[in-house]
Amino acid sequence: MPTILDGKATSKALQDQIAEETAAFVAQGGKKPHLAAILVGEDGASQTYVNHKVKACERVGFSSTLKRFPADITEEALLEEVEAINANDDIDGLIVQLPLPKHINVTKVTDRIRPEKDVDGFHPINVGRMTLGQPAYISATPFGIMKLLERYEVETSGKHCVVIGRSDIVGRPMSILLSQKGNPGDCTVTICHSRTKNLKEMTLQADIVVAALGIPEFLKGDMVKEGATVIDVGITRVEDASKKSGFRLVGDVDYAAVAPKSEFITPVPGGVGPMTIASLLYNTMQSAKKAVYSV
Ligand SMILES: NC(=O)C1=CN([C@@H]2O[C@H](COP(=O)(O)OP(=O)(O)OC[C@H]3O[C@@H](n4cnc5c(N)ncnc54)[C@H](OP(=O)(O)O)[C@@H]3O)[C@@H](O)[C@H]2O)C=CC1
Ligand SMILES: Nc1nc(=O)c2c([nH]1)NC[C@@H]1CN(c3ccc(C(=O)N[C@@H](CCC(=O)O)C(=O)O)cc3)C=[N+]21
Repeated sequence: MPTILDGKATSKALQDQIAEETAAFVAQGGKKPHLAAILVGEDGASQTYVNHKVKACERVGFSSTLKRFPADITEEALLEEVEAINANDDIDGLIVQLPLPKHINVTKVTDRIRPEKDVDGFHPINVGRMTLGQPAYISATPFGIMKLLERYEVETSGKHCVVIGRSDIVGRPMSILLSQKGNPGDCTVTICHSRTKNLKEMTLQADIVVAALGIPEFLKGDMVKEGATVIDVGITRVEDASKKSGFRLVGDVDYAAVAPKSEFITPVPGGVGPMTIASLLYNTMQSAKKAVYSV
């Protein structure tokens, strides 16, 4: 049976460490880290995630500000809100929860966040610095996955890693991090997407598969080789009348079929998701300490 990469426990341990470091920093006269989140619209999943982030801030001793706006807010008004937070010296980190309504240009909004406050690591300056291996805020989900691989001492050097998905926030940065020098890292990376023709041929060659495409239970048992490491990023709400909430969370991996073949695997929930939160807190603490950009 596989070793389960327990993101929930690892996230908790990291958060405990962040809480300790924060307390020490504040005791020395440092500023309490402050994360601001912008949420546009009423999407249920987005509200849940933002609430998780705000609660996590409280847990580690950060301040947090949640700014909610109706789905019909104009792009211009939203950009002004970003500017106001950029100019607010008390706020160390700003995240704009995605997705945004269709009439708003996501790139325009994320590009407007000052790189020094971009704890999501979405700004081109941070993406560029990350790609060059320079100090940067690294997108929380791929960063969290790297920390999880590190915690479980998963051997990555020289391994063939297949990343399914090339989004700006998950697949692409994941492929860059895994291919970089270091541990974890030093992988030979193949990046796949919706135009990939022979996906199963690719995944069957993989020592490590990262599934980040957003299709529930896409990765089947016959698509992975024996002894692979499987990272499930996907998180989709699927209706389930037997649950009090009316839904359950389903990953991109057919867990029941894939787990018996794998050496390491992340569950959903309790895998990558909680690591995303811990990484966001980590980035915010780095910002409060001015550790990434020495302004
Ligand atoms: N656990 C966590 O913390 C997080 C989880 N997520 C989850 O991860 C999943 C992916 O998120 P995100 O990266 O934002 O998604 P996007 O929709 O932005 O990207 C999906 C990627 O998958 C590719 N793709 C779609 N269909 C296929 C297919 N049939 N075969 C191969 N590739 C395919 C797309 O290809 P193309 O580029 O050609 O369109 C695209 O590159 C979602 O379920 C999301 O909810 C996301 C962020 C954080
Ligand atoms: N600007 C921005 N930054 C993001 O980092 C961002 C975003 N927008 N938009 C949406 C995605 C998704 N995402 C998740 C975060 C935590 C969990 C998480 O904590 N999941 C728990 C369960 C959560 C639950 O109970 O619903 C788990 O997997 O165990 C999941 C998904 C961050 N994202």
